[in-house]
Amino acid sequence: MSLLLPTNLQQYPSSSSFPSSTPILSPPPSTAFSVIVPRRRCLRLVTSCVSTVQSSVATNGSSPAPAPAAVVVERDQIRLGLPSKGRMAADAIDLLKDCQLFVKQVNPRQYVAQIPQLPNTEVWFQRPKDIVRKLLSGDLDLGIVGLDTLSEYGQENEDLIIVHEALNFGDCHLSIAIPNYGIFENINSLKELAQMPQWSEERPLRLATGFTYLGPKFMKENGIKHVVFSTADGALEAAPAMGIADAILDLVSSGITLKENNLKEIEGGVVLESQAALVASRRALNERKGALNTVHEILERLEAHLKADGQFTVVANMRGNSAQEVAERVLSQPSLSGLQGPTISPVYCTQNGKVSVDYYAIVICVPKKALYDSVKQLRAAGGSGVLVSPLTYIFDEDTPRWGQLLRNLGI
Ligand SMILES: Nc1ncnc2c1ncn2[C@@H]1O[C@H](COP(=O)(O)OP(=O)(O)OP(=O)(O)O)[C@@H](O)[C@H]1O
Ligand SMILES: O=P(O)(O)OC[C@H]1O[C@H](OP(=O)(O)OP(=O)(O)O)[C@H](O)[C@@H]1O
Ligand SMILES: [Mg+2]
Repeated sequence: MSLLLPTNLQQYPSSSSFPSSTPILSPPPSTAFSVIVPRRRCLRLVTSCVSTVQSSVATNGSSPAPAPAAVVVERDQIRLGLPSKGRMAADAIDLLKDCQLFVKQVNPRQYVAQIPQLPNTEVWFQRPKDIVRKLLSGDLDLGIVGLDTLSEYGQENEDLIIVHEALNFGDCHLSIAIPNYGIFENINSLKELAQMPQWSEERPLRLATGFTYLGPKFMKENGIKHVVFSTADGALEAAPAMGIADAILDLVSSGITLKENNLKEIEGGVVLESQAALVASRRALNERKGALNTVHEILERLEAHLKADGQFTVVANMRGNSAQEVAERVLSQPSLSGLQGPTISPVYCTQNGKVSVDYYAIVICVPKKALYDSVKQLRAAGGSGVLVSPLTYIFDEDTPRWGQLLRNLGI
């Protein structure tokens, strides 16, 4: 029994929608479809897909081959793709560790690993762009990648669902940069760049980028016609000084590489803000047994950890006549309401053999960046002996992103 499902419903810009001088460097997305097959039939199906790709390369000459059809193999394990190397690799494993999900990798050259806490899940280490490709082809079910990689290689494919868009690492933005000297000295915005008299059909703006899908798309959306793109695998910041390009479109985080190469960002030139995200294949969540439960568990752990990560627990003692009176004093200060309000409990002391309550202990959660303000306000309200400790998890009743995911899946 096999099931055919259309997965690529998106309309993509065709190369004809760009100026004739603009080479479109990214492969136009192909129409993918998925098939559920028993494992024993899988090899035959994959072989037939491969031969389709080869014949298409042969007939189309240099144009990119369509992606092979997605094969949803009946397998018991849910597959999570993690970056195999580069700046996201260690952070992804560390984040999972902070969520008490311990990735057991026997050695760094082994590309499969287990998470004992999720016995039905396998980890596969892949390059970030391949994680996106494999989510689309059905070879991975979940993955952690940067939003930039997701946008560039996922190309808005509706099968890709962002489960958590802010994993708090891999922060950067994709931005246009131009030289801060010569004809660009007084150019400070995308508009000014577009209006420079230097660019024409015969002599377009030359933009070097590794983002060969997002680059042309952004320029088109901003009405910039006279532009051509070139690409390289790295060190793009050298291109203007080498005379290869007029401007670049690349990732920026600290901005040091731009500065060291006499380049500057321009107003309106940010294509996207990026950080690491948890992504899933819609098909996998809908069809693969256990996938939705696994994603729920990972999401709960992530949300509990990430929410707690920005907060401290603050405990202080306060003299007072009653819990109500202390609560009123505390709540009169703007930064002391905690997550749902302060927890206030009596502190019992013995005086002359009698048990009495002169102090109340107050416990609140405080955003890290508001810590010092909160301590000052606590003191102003009569607090003493202020103890501050990190918070590890905040488990809410349910995670808001879980509700969003279910709505997105139509469940
Ligand atoms: N300053 C930065 N430069 C590039 N990527 C960054 C930066 N800061 C965070 N990132 C994130 O890290 C990801 C890239 O990691 P890395 O450069 O290690 O791998 P890669 O570029 O995909 O690999 P490769 O270029 O070797 O194929 C980006 O997609 C982005 O999400
Ligand atoms: O704003 P910054 O903190 O300086 O980071 C930005 C630089 O980092 C990345 O390059 P990477 O280190 O991956 O080298 P590469 O360009 O050779 O791939 C990116 O492509 C920029 O060149
Ligand atoms: Mg890189």
